Amino acid sequence: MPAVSNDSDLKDKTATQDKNANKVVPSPIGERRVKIHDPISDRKMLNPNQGPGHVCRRGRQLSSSKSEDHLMTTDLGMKVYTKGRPPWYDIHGQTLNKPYLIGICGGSASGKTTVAKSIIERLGMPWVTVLSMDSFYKVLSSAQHELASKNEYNFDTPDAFDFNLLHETLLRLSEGKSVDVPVYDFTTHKRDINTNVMYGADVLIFEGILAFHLKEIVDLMDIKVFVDTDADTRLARRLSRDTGERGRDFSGVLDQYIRHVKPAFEQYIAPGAKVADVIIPRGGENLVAIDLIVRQVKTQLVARGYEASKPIKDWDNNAFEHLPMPQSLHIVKDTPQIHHGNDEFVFYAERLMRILIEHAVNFISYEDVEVQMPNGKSYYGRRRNAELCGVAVMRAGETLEKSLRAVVKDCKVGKILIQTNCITMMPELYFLRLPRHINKYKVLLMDATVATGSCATMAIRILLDHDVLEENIILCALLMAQPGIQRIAYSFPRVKLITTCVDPAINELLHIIPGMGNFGDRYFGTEVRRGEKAEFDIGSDDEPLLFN
Ligand SMILES: Nc1ncnc2c1ncn2[C@@H]1O[C@H](COP(=O)(O)OP(=O)(O)O)[C@@H](O)[C@H]1O
Ligand SMILES: Nc1ccn([C@@H]2O[C@H](COP(=O)(O)O)[C@@H](O)[C@H]2O)c(=O)n1
Repeated sequence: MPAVSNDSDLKDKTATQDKNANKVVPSPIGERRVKIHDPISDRKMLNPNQGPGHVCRRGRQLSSSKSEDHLMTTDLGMKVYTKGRPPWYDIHGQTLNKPYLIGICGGSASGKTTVAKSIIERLGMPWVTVLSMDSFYKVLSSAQHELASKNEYNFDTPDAFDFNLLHETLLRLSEGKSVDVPVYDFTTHKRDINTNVMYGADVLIFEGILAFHLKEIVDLMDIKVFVDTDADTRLARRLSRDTGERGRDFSGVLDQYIRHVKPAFEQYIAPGAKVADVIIPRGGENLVAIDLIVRQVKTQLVARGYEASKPIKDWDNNAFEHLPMPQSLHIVKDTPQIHHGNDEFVFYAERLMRILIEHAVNFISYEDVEVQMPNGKSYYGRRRNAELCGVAVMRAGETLEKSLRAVVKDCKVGKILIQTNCITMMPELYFLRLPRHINKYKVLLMDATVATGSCATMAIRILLDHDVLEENIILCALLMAQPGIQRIAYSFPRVKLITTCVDPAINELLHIIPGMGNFGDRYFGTEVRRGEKAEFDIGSDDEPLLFN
């Protein structure tokens, strides 16, 4: 995977590092109007569509934004998941179609980003990713840096870009894999220590001044758009933007324009118009042209078999019912310990978790070792020969962490927060923090329960996108429903599923039947019974919020 790493043990892959919560940071695609939902600072929000905790952002680059930026709300009120899509698989474990790639080329400040944003708004699809060429500026040596500070370095020629990394990144995104995109800072001409993780999407927009320079990259594009804005307008916008946002002074911008930007436009960028399928005069204000492009993209997507995200309620939860229970399912041996009837929920849940985790670690490979005892004798034992880490599905899966750490010393544990959208019933990724180099580990994916399997499916998909091998994933849950087991097992046949109990069905509310109620609420004591007044303040003065 293209990567720029940092030193922290756990790498923040998606949404919000606490220190950044609610901070205004350099931004995604949009201008000031784009709103980003900040998931962690608003943990009590159950329905993302009601989304409090929106943070306004400045700046322009979607791909080069800080790592919080994965969800934007457009002016039209649409949510765009800028880092990925739900990982629906068919019965053969096949993923969705490859992303439809829109290439946007044009001079500096011609309005490429503005056009990209406008396309996103009009597409009306939630899973759209934007990758900007700006992220692929080469890292400068100190001598080059010195030149750049005197406007003697040319940022407008092909040599200024790392085309290898760019090509590799686009290939991976086309395959739906995750990528680490460098974060570029125009004020310092440097890459940030952080990278921005992006996933596959239904539509991928790639924009940049030299987007059409490399044939291998152009060949990946499904539609090529050239933004044709006149030179005066480009210069005027650039002056305003670079002095306002990129820390430059007026005379420096003019000097750079005359020495590098203008000649490079004529030599390298303007010929891009010949490669284009569509030329948009006047950029973002040309809504007629943008609408035509959007119509074309939609037609092409339908021709490829794209279906707008289906609400999971319409899904056939029993689609796999006719298939036998999979070989990859392992149920902990049925002993009185497993069936210990008791109303001390937390104590016995934890006891069961310990048994579950003990069972799960048996599936990791071991080797024979000889250990020297203090009495001088040899002891022949066995030692794990694979690195193991945990990934807890927040919040119920976090309850298994204690048992994992008790069984596997110093075990690293990542976190993943997936919430089901109350309206579409689609799982949505909110937060991801994975151990570094997770692809080198066996991963114990932990949740308390598995019902439809949609959340676990998404979590598995994300691990695969981070190059964890399917056979290295062990999904552990105290209770699993049969439809969820079958969905996961037949989509990911090499993932092991370990549980202490299997229930036969899920109901129309997607609850496990008979199930055990909401595990998290029971464990954490947050359950509020119907008709009971909530004791904590959750915002509304008049109406207590009721859960069932
Ligand atoms: N049609 C427009 N009218 C006014 N300002 C615009 C228009 N299109 C773009 N801009 C402004 O010009 C600057 C550059 O636009 P941007 O879309 O970021 O260009 P590019 O991505 O090609 O560099 C931004 O500050 C943007 O807000
Ligand atoms: N350190 C840098 C890197 C690039 N530039 C200029 O940015 C322009 C490309 O970005 P757009 O958003 O305008 O497409 C390009 O023309 C470079 O001159 C820079 O000034 N400093």
